[in-house]
Amino acid sequence: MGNVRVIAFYITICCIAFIISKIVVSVLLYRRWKRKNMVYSDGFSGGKIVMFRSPFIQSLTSDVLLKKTLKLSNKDIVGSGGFGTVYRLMINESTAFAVKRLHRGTAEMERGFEREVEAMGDIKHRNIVTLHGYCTAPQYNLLIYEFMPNGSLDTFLHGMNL
Ligand SMILES: Nc1ncnc2c1ncn2[C@@H]1O[C@H](COP(=O)(O)OP(=O)(O)OP(=O)(O)O)[C@@H](O)[C@H]1O
Repeated sequence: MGNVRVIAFYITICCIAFIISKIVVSVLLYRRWKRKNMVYSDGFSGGKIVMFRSPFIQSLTSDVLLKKTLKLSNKDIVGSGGFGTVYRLMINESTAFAVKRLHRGTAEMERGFEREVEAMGDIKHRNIVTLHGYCTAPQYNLLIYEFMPNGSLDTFLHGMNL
């Protein structure tokens, strides 16, 4: 009988230790995620903007970014590709982003979109345009890139298609 009590005691301790370790890991992962991303809720369109933290992004306020993103119009268009339209988002005289507005897909595609952009946010390479963040709203998805002021490589190599 004594043995059974001891075993029950050890099993209980193990279970409690397991649960506590799970909670600690979850809290640490959540804190790491929060440190990496700045999430702005966009009450107006019912969506959210996630900006990956960097010294450059740090200086932006959520208000400025949200207001300017919502104000994008046809006059800001710089090009379009197979997946959507690209706009120039001017923050101030010296700062601009390229915002790609994507066509909406199914719920599974939306989840895939978020997973993929989180992964792309970790890629830093001088030959790959930096993804600074993304926005998901009921009517659209946006990808927020570093703005390349010298136009597309295709136009540079082959000229304008007239
Ligand atoms: N980061 C950027 N900075 C400045 N302009 C951009 C940027 N990204 C895209 N553009 C402009 O928008 C156009 C369309 O770009 P997009 O990435 O949507 O399509 P693509 O790469 O040309 O083709 P596809 O998406 O069909 O493969 C480009 O040709 C370019 O003129």
